[in-house]
Amino acid sequence: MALWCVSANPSSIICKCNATAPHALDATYIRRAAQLADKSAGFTSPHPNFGCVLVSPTNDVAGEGFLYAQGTTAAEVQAVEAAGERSRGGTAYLNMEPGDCHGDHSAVSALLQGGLKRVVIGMRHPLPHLRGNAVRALRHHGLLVHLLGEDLSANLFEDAHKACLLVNAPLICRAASRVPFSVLKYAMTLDGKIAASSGHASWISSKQSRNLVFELRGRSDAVIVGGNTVRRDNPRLTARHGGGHMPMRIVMTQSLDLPEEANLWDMSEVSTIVVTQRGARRSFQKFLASKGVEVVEFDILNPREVMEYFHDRGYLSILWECGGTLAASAISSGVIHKVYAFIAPKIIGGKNAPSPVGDLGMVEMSQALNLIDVCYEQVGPDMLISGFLQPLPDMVPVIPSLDETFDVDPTVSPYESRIIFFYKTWDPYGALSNFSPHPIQMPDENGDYVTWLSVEHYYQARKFVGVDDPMAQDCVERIKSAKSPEEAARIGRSMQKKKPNLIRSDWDNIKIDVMYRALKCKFSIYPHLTSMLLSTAGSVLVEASPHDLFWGGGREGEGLNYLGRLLMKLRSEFLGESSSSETPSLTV
Ligand SMILES: NC(=O)C1=CN([C@@H]2O[C@H](COP(=O)(O)OP(=O)(O)OC[C@H]3O[C@@H](n4cnc5c(N)ncnc54)[C@H](OP(=O)(O)O)[C@@H]3O)[C@@H](O)[C@H]2O)C=CC1
Ligand SMILES: Nc1c(N[C@@H]2O[C@H](COP(=O)(O)O)[C@@H](O)[C@H]2O)[nH]c(=O)[nH]c1=O
Repeated sequence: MALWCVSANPSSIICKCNATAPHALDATYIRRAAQLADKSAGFTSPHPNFGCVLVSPTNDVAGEGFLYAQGTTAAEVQAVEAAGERSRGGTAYLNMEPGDCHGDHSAVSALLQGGLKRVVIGMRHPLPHLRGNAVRALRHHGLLVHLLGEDLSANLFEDAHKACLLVNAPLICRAASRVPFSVLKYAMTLDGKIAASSGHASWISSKQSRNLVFELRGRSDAVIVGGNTVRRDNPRLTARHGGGHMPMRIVMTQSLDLPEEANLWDMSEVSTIVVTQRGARRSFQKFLASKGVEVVEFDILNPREVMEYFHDRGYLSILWECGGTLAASAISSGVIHKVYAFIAPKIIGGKNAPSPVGDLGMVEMSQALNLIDVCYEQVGPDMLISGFLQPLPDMVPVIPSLDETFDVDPTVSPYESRIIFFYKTWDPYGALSNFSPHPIQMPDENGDYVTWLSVEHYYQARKFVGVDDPMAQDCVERIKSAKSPEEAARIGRSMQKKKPNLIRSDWDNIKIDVMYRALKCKFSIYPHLTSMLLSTAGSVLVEASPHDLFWGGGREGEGLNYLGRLLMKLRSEFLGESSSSETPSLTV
């Protein structure tokens, strides 16, 4: 069963291996690495799930491995041991860049010792302080490293990349949202009830579905219910699918009005934590403590506070098996990432029978929450519909990852850095924008200095310089005399779109250099701009353009932010010059 929707059918993997095109093989083996990684779900928390496939120079699988549990031998080490000499000169496929936390470089060392020539990686490590370290180390040692979504970005890789994201969805969501990955699961009848009007609910879904729920529990760090479900169902909330990881149990109750006899107070198999309102029923708190149940009091008991608390305790993923009252509160607080709805072909009726989600305050159907990446599967007689309530944070490309920024500019700490966004010229730091009204003087083809009203004017005009066509020369002149940077941009962009043959053929290769030289001039000749740029030392600079995904950072960090990167490079150079000389000479 592919619980996080990673293809779990080994035969499909094997068939696809017959494809001999190198890219098809890359996609196939990366999917296989993700599939291996999925085997450790629930055991590695709060660390990622890692899988590794080693392929010989003749494209045969030579060795495989996956991280069995937190702190055990790295997937790469196991795969290299299994492959022996067969993978020497071959390719390693990793679903995720290895982390080198606590100085553990065993994954990278194994790949080096195994004599691998090339490494294909499904995604970079999502944690900022680990992101990029292993990629850099492997490249430093001469291995060819290809990252999906960066170096390998054809449509062919979409599924494989997705599989890598899904197999570590809990880690990715937790890193981005600073709460554990939360899954709301419920079983309902065809008429949308999670219990009869009496409150009786055992059972709505089939045995097969309930076995699958045990697997879901086994992948989670904890299962959470509300006080009412404890009173009504007296649940056990254990994973009873035969071995595997056993989640903690959490009860959320404001009143602490819970029974003295309850399966959840039996701690022989696994522990229970009760979270409650500060000051609630002190005597009952003492009773629970005597049973070994941990009680945690909150000033404000709501799902977000509780999830932030469990995030800080290191929890990676939580399964919500509550009724509709708490489910609505959790959804409203924005802590639920994914939903699993088991729908049984039964009708119970009942005006007052409870439904899976209580009041969300919505009055129009247009307000309904739409699931993303929906999966439909039949489980015994039931239908399971699952999907994400929030999109998975996109991991590529990046607002320069901190390690990359650190490469360009060592003033940026890879551990704690501030991001300065700039875009409109009237914003703070707006003078970093190419549209700021600071004329520059740049040499033309004959070496004569020409004044341009802004960096944008110069940059747009350079697209057309040297093209043997009077229209191209006309574009240069029109851009040069444009009254504003906006107008210069408009002329340059629209002519590029309408008449691409007017653009110099080497433009894509030289445009970064053109921009860099223009920026260097601008930030050299205006002392207050030099000071301003230097004053940002230690911060990541991001052009917050929602449209320009090359020079800007994009709406959600999907842009490449080359403008920010160049400014950081320049800042670093200026800082180097000013520290090596008392009176910096910042000439072009
Ligand atoms: N078919 C299915 O999948 C499931 C069915 N059920 C059924 O659902 C019914 C119970 O549903 P329901 O009453 O909604 O139970 P819930 O599990 O949602 O429990 C609600 C209780 O949660 C506690 N709580 C603590 N903080 C909050 C908060 N911020 N917001 C909301 N609640 C909070 C309160 O406990 P307190 O009152 O102690 O202060 C509240 O009364 C039962 O009949 C049960 O059998 C339950 C789970 C799954
Ligand atoms: N009724 C119902 C579910 N109810 C959930 O399962 C809990 C009982 O778990 P346990 O005591 O461990 O068996 C119960 O409190 C509620 O959270 N789950 C389902 O998959 N299908 C069902 O039909």
